[in-house]
Parts: sequence; structure tokens; C-alpha cells
Amino acid sequence: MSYLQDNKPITLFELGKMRAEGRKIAMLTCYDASFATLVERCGVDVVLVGDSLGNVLQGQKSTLPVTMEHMVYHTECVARGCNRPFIVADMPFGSYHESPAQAMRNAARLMSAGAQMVKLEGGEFMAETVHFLVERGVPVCAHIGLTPQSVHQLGGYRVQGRNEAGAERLKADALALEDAGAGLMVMEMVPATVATEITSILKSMATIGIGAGPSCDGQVLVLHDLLGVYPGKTARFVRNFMNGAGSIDEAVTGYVAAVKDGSFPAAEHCY
Ligand SMILES: Nc1nc(=O)c2c([nH]1)NC[C@@H]1CN(c3ccc(C(=O)N[C@@H](CCC(=O)O)C(=O)O)cc3)CN21
Ligand SMILES: CC(C)C(=O)C(=O)O
Ligand SMILES: [Mg+2]
Repeated sequence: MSYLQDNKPITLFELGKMRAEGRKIAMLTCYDASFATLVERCGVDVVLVGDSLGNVLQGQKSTLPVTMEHMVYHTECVARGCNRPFIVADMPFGSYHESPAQAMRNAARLMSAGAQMVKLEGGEFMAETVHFLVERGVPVCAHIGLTPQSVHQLGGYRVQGRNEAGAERLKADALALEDAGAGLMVMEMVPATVATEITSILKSMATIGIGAGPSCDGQVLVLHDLLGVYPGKTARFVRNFMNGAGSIDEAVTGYVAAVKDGSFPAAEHCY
């Protein structure tokens, strides 16, 4: 069965409708034109040109060395390869932290490269920057919980919001980011119970989970993790969809189907 009803480009409005109607959003990272074409035909709704390209393409230990030049180049490659998926590009470390003006200047470069939305990491403290971009016509995806650009502050790639204070912090972050106008929000490595509550208190912002349980409005994975080609240690939230699949197309189609029918993530992928 195909989830591709037509080839009309997906808009932010359509993603809001999917949340409202309880249809799950399938998001996947992608860094080049060939895979953009492939994930489009497999029914992926949102492609993320993630700064995880530092890890999976460049062999870096973290996302911190990724630059604007890298992100612009890969966003251009992805944009040439697909038409239907909504294209989100990560703002790399240091490209939006100084000021809203710096964030706007760099967001404009990603939008010119073909992104339809930019993603930035951070909670309530980023709300002012989110509002500044949204007011100026740049859709923003927020990213809370485990924020890999802060790995040296967080002390590792660990679950966030485990205790009561941490969970309350995440809730306040989510509400502030929605208020600032973020259209989507990734929650990474958050207990499923906390992600469920946050998803339920939001009015319109769709939540996309990665290690955040099955009740988010959508899910995201790193392409190389889904295909089992990343040589590093993978997290608990990863499922290798090449297991039992006869081709890359079948694996990606299997991921989309599992997100849509709610069978991914299963309990074994959650915290
Ligand atoms: N290939 C890849 N996949 C990713 O999901 C990813 C990247 N790279 N690079 C950027 C960040 C880093 N991420 C990571 C990296 C490692 C773990 C990990 O090893 N998690 C362990 C728990 C570690 C602990 O609690 O000490 C796990 O079992 O989930 C999680 C997220 C997520 N992002
Ligand atoms: C894992 C996702 C959410 C991400 O930020 C990335 O791939 O860079
Ligand atoms: Mg990222």
C-alpha cells in the first residue's frame, strides 16, 4: 500500500492538518539528491537536512564542526532531488546563537538554498529568535530534549526530562516555542510519558519524536541509522529497517508504513 496520495508539495498547513486529523508525519534525514528522490517515492512527508551529516557523512564525533557552507551545499543537493516532501534544514552550531539578526542572516541562506523551514536547538531561551524569524517569513522547527549541539554541556547523549523538574522545564520550553510561532518541534530522547503530555497540551505545533515515544504527531530518524550503514554505536531509539527488507526502497517504505500505523516506535525504542 502506498501513502503517496498525490505528488502535490506538502506545506506547513498540510502538516498542521495531519496533526489535527491524527495522521502521523513521517520525517527522515536526507543529505543528497539521489536519496531525496528515493525517500520522496517511498512516501516520506518531511526531509531533514540534518547537521547529523557531521557524524554520518563526515565521520565527526559530534555535530559541532558542521558549518553553514556544509548545510547550504547539502540543502541545495536535496532540494534538486525532490518535490513533494517539505524540506527542513538544520541551522548548525554557532549560526544562530549570537542574536536574532545573526539567525535571520543564516536562515536566509538556507531558505535560498531550497529549505522551506529551518530547525534550531533550544528551549525557552530561543523563543525570541524563533519569533524574530517567523515574523520575517521563515518557518521554524524547534528541537528540545537532547540537543546534540549542547553535548559538552549535557555531558553526553542522554535522556532529558527524567525527573519532575526536568519534565516541567521541557513543558515550559514547548509552550514558549509554540507561543513564539514554531510550526514543528522535534523532541529527542525524552521519556514517552513526558512527550505524550507535551503533545497533548500544545494547541497547534506538531511534535516529531526521536526516542520520545509513539504519541508524538510524527517521528524522525537518521537515514543511515534506518539503513544500518552508520558504523558507530546506535541509540536505543534506532530500528534498522533493512532487516527483512529486500531493498533500500522497501526499508524506507517500511519505515513510513510503521510510522503511519503507529507500530514504530515500539516499547523497546522508548525511554
Ligand atoms: N547516526 C546518528 N544518529 C543520531 O541519531 C544522531 C547522530 N548520528 N548524530 C547527532 C546526534 C547524536 N545522537 C545520539 C548519539 C548517541 C546516542 C546514544 O548512544 N544513546 C544511548 C544512551 C547513552 C547514555 O544514556 O549514556 C542509548 O541507548 O540511547 C543517542 C543519540 C543523535 N543524533
Ligand atoms: C536527529 C535529527 C532530529 C537531527 O537533528 C539531525 O539529524 O541532525
Ligand atoms: Mg540536528
